[in-house]
Formats: sequence, structure tokens, C-alpha cells
Amino acid sequence: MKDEITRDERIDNLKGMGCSRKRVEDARFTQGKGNYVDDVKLDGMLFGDFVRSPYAHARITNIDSAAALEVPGVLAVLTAKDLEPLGLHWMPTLAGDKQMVLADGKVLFQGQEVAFVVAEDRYAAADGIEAVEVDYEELPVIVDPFESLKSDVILREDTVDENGRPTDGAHGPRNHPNHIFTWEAGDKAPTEEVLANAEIVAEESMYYHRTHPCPLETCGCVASMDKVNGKLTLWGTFQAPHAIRTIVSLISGIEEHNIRVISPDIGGGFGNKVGAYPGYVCSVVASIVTGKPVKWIEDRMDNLMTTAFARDYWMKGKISATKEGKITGLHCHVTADHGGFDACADPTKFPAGFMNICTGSYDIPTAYLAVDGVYTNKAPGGVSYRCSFRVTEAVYFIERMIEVLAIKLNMDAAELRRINFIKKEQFPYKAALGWEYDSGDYHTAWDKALKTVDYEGLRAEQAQRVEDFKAGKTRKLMGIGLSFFTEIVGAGPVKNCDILGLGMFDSCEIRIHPTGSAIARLGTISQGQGHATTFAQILASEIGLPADSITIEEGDTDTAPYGLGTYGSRSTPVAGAATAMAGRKIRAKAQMIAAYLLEVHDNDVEFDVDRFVVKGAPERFKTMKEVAFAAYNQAIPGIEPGLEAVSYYDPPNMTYPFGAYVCVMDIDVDTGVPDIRRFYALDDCGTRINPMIIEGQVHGGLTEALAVALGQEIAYDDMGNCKTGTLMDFFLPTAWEVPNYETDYTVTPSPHHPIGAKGVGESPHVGGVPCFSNAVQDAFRAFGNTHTNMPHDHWRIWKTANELGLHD
Ligand code: PCD
Ligand SMILES: [Cu+]
Repeated sequence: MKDEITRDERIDNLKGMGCSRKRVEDARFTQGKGNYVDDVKLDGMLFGDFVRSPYAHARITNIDSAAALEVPGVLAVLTAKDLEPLGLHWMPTLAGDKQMVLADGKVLFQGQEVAFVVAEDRYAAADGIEAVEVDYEELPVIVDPFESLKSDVILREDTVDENGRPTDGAHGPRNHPNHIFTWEAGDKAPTEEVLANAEIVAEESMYYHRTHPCPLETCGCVASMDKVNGKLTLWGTFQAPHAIRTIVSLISGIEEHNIRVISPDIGGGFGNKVGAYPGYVCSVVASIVTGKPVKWIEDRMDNLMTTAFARDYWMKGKISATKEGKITGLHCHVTADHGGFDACADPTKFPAGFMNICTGSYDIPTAYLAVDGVYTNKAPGGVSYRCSFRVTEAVYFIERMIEVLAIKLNMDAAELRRINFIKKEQFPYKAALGWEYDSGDYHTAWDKALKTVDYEGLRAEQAQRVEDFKAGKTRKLMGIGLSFFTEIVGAGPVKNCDILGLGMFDSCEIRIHPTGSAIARLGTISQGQGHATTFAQILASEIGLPADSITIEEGDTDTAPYGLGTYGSRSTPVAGAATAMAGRKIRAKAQMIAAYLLEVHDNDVEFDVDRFVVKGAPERFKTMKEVAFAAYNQAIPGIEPGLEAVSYYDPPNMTYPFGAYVCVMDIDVDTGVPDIRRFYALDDCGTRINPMIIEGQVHGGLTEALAVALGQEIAYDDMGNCKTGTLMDFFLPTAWEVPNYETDYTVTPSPHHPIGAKGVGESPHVGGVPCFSNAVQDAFRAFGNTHTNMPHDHWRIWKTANELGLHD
């Protein structure tokens, strides 16, 4: 048979790996045909909403629901007393702590859930909330973690013994009632010795402020208990639907096969939707109690004030080097503000996430890290926002320490990075704080970045600008922000990564239909990343069927294989690998079928793009489509009918994406307004599946980085009032603030991933925040600035200029 099309055309037709295939999900998203949790509408569905605490710390002496129950449409008011007999007034957190579902005698943060009002609709629920009378007795409020560790106010009475002494926590002994854990990595004594004897030591304290992912769609769920069939269905904004099913089963006692968890379309997750919230538990209970479906959807204030915040890390660093700038040691101490409950979603063995990646991209021989987790009167959460596992904090820390060291050495910060990079030939590289970096080529990426932006030219321009400023010719300073980051994504190897005892593998199950199209289901769940587009591309290249003929389905626990969900940029490193491996199983079986059809031995056919070809006789072949049909209609000796495969993939290691970013910024010294002139981002995420999607991910992550670095924050006053609970106060960048991003790449495949891919979703945020921050700080370097804390909003930038005497 003669080919009608060329081999290259056959490759193009698959729209496989490396193709900027248009996102298949966008047809529905752009036409209002998405199906989000709030779109779920069931017969007789009720609405539940919370009475929330106006106080940050108070004892609750009485809750009176009588008047609320008189409100037309209100059916029930649940309080901790109602949940207690069911053992549901507290729930376990992903961090091994426990959290009140409804206030049990006291509240620990403003906005905490006190009672759950169930009504016929949202409006009646709101009226009911107003009518619930709660008596509070105010208690002293602690919003500062350092104060908390000194205070004799015990925040969590449930964590102390009868003498008021702290009982052991999930991560070992606690030294104060408000202390949660101490977590250490690296070698303390040798690091201290290196620092004590070093030629140069730079020190800095920095605060990575509290912020919030603020996804477009807030959190919510619909719980529907079908008492006749004993089945509970729970739709929700879940980034980890299977884990939620297991948790619901464990705490409710309903057998897991009788629970179906569905994550429909999700309007952005960013880590905000990983944890389990009281709203889920209350909705389930309310559905069981009323026998009707119950919906709970947060409003924007609920979301900003009470669900998983991010960061809130006080970091103290010391870095030592030789006079020539070779780094010899790094010491980091973190005081981590976790709020009222420790509800971080880290792998169990990592209470401070992967903060121990804080040696960054540098070959640092000796290092030590200690993190103290602390309770305060703020909302719980602590792990989310485009880096679930504290890599943003780690990279911010090291990229600031490098700048501070450069100042101390009076050296160029780009050069300081270059002489300390881990070299290409050192990979796999074992870092001082324990991780083994899989692959990297930092020098190539750095040189490419600096060359593209004409780094030397920029520095010359900057020097001239300083002269002009001093001469009174301009009021604008110029900052050059640099950052070189190493991410750690793809949690993770089951040997050291689990959440609540569930190993962090992931999965893919493929069914090939007789006509040569397919469905693949995964244990992950897209929240906008475009999985339906990209995972089909992986498969297209693996099995030779066009991506357009492959449906990707995620998020329904009744159909999808078990997986740990989507966060920590783990989908590509883990589920993406499972997809490739399942595809290879399909191919292996297909090869036997093809060999049978071609009447040759298995080993005499080989796979080529979309077909199996007889070796040495390319005109004799069977396409994957033909093989698929044969799998269902031919009786082949020794081979079962059908063509399906499943793979559960336990990654041997994390993947370590990296990147080189440069930001050029002009700062108006008199108004404090920064103007981003240029932003260049080079990302290396190994093998690239869909370049267009990667670019979109980078744009999104950089925009969130801009937000965090330049103004976004969750701030509290001394009384524990959240000052930034609305979008009036919480900065969300718009097209107005966002610059034109220039994206670039290098490709350094992961050696252990079946297709060499690393994650990319979090990278731009991880690398972007220090880059924007470094640009601001660098503008003031010539005037004696070493470090100022984020967010660099106009006021704070103005203040820096003022303190440096630039307004005199
Ligand atoms: N090499 C490569 C890599 C990757 N990719 C692509 O890209 C994406 C992404 O990916 P990754 O990196 O793997 O990631 P994932 O897992 O999927 O996801 C996750 C991430 O993602 C990001 N991005 C995004 N986007 C959107 N749209 N939305 C959202 O929400 C979001 N989120 C964010 C976050 S925050 Mo966390 O949660 O905090 O932890 S984490 C995160 C997808 O689609 C994939 O396929 C490609 O293509 N290639
Ligand atoms: Cu990360």
C-alpha cells in the first residue's frame, strides 16, 4: 500500500507532544457552557451558610438559634453541640492537627465558622444568620507569632495537659502551648562553624507576608445524601477529589464505595482548594439530617478571610562566602505563622513543605534550616498559591540572600550567581539539605537570559541613571531584578511523600474504543491548566491515535482511578508519567495484535508514529486504528479481547524545573510607582508538551507574582481584624498593571520521567516574586538599601525612598 501522506504529516495529524494544540476546553469556557459547582442544581436543593465570628479570639458562652428558626425558609441551625454526638465538631487537618468544624466553646480567628444555617435559599440563609444570637466574651488577641511564643495566653486549650503544658504534636514535642512544631534539615554544628570562620558573612531578616490565592471561583460544594440507595454524592471545588472521598469516609463512617466525589469544572484552584473545609462537613451533615441536597458556596469575603492563605513566613538568614564570592555556608531560621489551626497541606513528613530547597540553584556545601510553626489568632491554611510546598518562600529567601551577599561583597549579583551555580556535570546533584536534583544546565540558561536582555548594557544605563538622579536631571531610578530559581515538583515518591497516609502516586486508565478513538481517565483534576488538551497529546504520541480522538476525563471518583490530585505542579511529573506508562502498555498489547495481523513475530514489527511496521518492509503495516478494531473483533490466540490499560505511577524522584528571570523597572521616587519596562522569563521544564499552554502558565504565574511582590496581602490589625477581606483592599492586578512578558526556554529533560517532562505551573510564581522584589530593591542599591519587605506597594516604595533621604 502506498502512503497518501508523508511521515511528517502523519506526525502533525496526531497533534502530539510539542504541538501548540488549541485548548479543547475553551470552546465551553468561552461560551458559558462550563459546569461549575454553583451550576449544579438539584430538585429540592437547600442552601447552607455560616454564622461567622466577628472576633479573632473569644469564648462563646451561648448560641441562641430560636429567632433564626422563626425566619421564613430557615430549616435548621447546626452548632458544635449538634455535631458533637456524631464526632464531627472537630475534623483532622491535612497537617495532622485538628480543626473545629463549628466553634467549640471558643473562636480563634475572625470569620471562624460558628453555626451553619440551612434554608430554602441563599437569601433566607442570610436572614437566618442575622437572627442567630451568639454571646462572645473577648479574649486577648495574638497576631504576632513572636509574641505568641512568649505569651501566657493559651490559644489552643485542646493541645495542653491539665497543667497547661503542651502535649506532643503531630511533628514531635512542642516547647510552648502556642508552638506547633520545630522542623530541621541539614547540619547545625558544622554550618555554625563554617559561618563563624568565614571570610564574609551576610545576614538578613525578611518577612514573606501573608497573602491569598483568591481564585475566580470561590470554594463550595453540593452534598446530596440519597438515603434510599445509601449513596452520598458530593460535588465540590476539590483539587484532590479522591483524597476528599477517603477523608469523608473516614470521618463520616460511610463506606468509601458509597461516596461519590465529583470535581466538575473548577474556576481556578491555586492551592486554595486542596484542603478540607468546615463547609464540606456541614453540607454533608445537613444533607443527611434534612434528606435533601445542600449547597454551600462562599462569597468573596468568606474566601479571602477564612480559606487557605499563603506564606506568612518570617525568615532569618546568614550566608557565608570567600572574598572571591564562593559561597561556603547557609543558615536559615523560619518562624511560621500558621494561624489558629495547622491546616497546611504538606506531605506528612514535611511540616514546612519543601522549604529545605532553600539552597536554591547553588552549590552550597554546608547548610542548616530550622522552622518553628506557631499558632496565632489568624485564619488557618498556609499552603497554597502557586507553590503548595513552600518553594516560593525558599526561593525568595535564597534569591534575596544572594543579593544581600552581593552587596556585602560589592559584587555584581549576576556574576555571584554564575560562580556559585551547580554545574551541569554535577547532576544528579545531592544538595546539603537533602534533595537530589535530577537535572539542570543553569549556566546555559543564565547566559542566554543575560545575553537576550543585554545585561551589561542595562547595568551601564542604570549607572548613568544614578548619575543623572544625583545631578537632579531625573526623579526616576532604574532597577534590574534578577532571579534564578530551582523548583521541586512532582510529589512524590511514595517512600517519602504521603498525605494522611496516602502515598502520592498518581494514575491513568485508558480505554481504546473499537473505532480507534479513546478515553483516558486520570487521578488529577484540572482547574484551568488545560489537562484535557495536554494529556491527550502525551497519549497521541505514545499510542499513535490523534489527540482529537482522545477524551481526557478527571475528577469523578466513581470512574477515575485513584490519585492524589492536582497541586504542587505534580500532574505532569506524576499523572503525566502514568499516562505515558499506560500508553506504553496499550502499545505493547497492540504490537502483539499487529504482529498477528501481519503474520510475523512480535519482534519483527516496530512502532512508527501511528502504526506498526514490519521491520525492513515499510510497505507492510497496520495502523493503530486497524489494530484497535481487531482487538474487538478478532479471536486472537493467547490474547484477551479489548484494548485497555491502567498505570499507577510512583515517581522515583521529584523533578527540578528551573528558570532565569530578569525584570527591568523604573521607579518614580516621588510617587513610589513602579513601571515595569521589561520582563524576560526563561523556563526549563524539561520536555515541553504544549508550548502555548506553557506560555499561558508562565503569564499567569508571573501576574500572580507581580501581585504578591507589588501589593497583594492579607493584613490584620492588632485586634485580629482582617483588613483586606474584599477586592477593594486586596490587590488583584489587571491588564493595566501587567507588562508584556517575553518568554523563552531551554530544554533539559528529567532523566527519570518517561517523557522527560517536569512541571511548570508553579515555576513562574516561584521565580517571579523574587525577580519583581529584587528589581525594586536593586533600584535603591546605589543609595544604601540592602533589604525592604514586600509587598512593595506605592506607599512602601515611597517610604523606602524617603528613609534613604531621596526626598530631601
Ligand atoms: N513540561 C510541561 C509541563 C507542563 N505542561 C502543561 O502545563 C500545565 C501545568 O502543568 P503542571 O506544571 O504539571 O501543573 P499541574 O499539576 O497541572 O497544575 C498545578 C499548578 O497549576 C498552576 N496553574 C494554574 N492554571 C490555571 N489556569 N488555574 C489554576 O488554578 C492553576 N493553578 C496553578 C497551581 S497553584 Mo498549587 O495548587 O498552590 O500547589 S500547583 C498549580 C498542564 O496543562 C501541563 O500539561 C506542559 O505542557 N509541558
Ligand atoms: Cu512548588
